[in-house]
Amino acid sequence: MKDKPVVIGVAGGSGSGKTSVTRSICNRFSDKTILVIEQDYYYKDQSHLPFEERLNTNYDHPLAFDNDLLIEHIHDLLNRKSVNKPVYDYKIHTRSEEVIHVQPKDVIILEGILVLEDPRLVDLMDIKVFVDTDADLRIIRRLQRDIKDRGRSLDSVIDQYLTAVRPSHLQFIEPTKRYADIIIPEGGENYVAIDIMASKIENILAKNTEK
Ligand SMILES: Nc1ncnc2c1ncn2[C@@H]1O[C@H](COP(=O)(O)OP(=O)(O)O)[C@@H](O)[C@H]1O
Ligand SMILES: Nc1ccn([C@@H]2O[C@H](COP(=O)(O)O)[C@@H](O)[C@H]2O)c(=O)n1
Repeated sequence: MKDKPVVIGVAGGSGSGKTSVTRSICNRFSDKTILVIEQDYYYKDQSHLPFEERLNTNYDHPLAFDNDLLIEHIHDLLNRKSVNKPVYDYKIHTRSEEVIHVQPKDVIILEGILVLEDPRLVDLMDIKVFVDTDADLRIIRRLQRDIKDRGRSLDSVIDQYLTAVRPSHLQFIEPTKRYADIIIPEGGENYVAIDIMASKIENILAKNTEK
């Protein structure tokens, strides 16, 4: 019987570099070792709402996420069962029709702005990481990314930042830093922190193999 997979939570503000850190860690291992679960893919389905109404949702509020489904999937993966991971489409603000069938792996990285906000998720994590990047850098990165990749206008990104992203960051995301075991400044290009994370994962996997 194999050990339970190791669960690593990677939280941090939007544009802090969570995805980049996660990708850099994954690149140090074979494709078979790490499964990434993006909390964003578990935004509540809004297909029943007209597009205009979906624009009013605060996507930085804990209630925007279907954490019940996310927790169910993490439990399944911990029990070495495969799951159908939803796929999220930022351009239409809801889940897409497709799902991705994913197999459990020895390491699960759960990445998202609010993964350290729900104690039920925190309880499932072996290592908790917070990627900490200054707000000015995060908004610049977000502007570039949302206009290029998520089909947004300059005005809409600024308006959403001021009305939802910034206040929710201060209220819900920033306070979760206190739960982190490791705080990574600047994100994606902090290779010292990424090396440390990779070594820690290697140690855990080696210990599990020795048993
Ligand atoms: N250290 C960095 N320096 C410059 N750009 C970065 C850095 N880390 C991430 N980025 C860029 O910023 C954007 C947001 O990074 P990403 O890793 O997707 O953040 P998050 O997942 O936290 O929203 C991406 O376009 C990424 O390429
Ligand atoms: N329909 C949506 C859903 C989410 N967002 C924003 O995505 C951010 C989280 O993703 P990161 O990769 O930046 O961590 C979050 O701040 C939401 O505002 C959105 O704009 N539209």
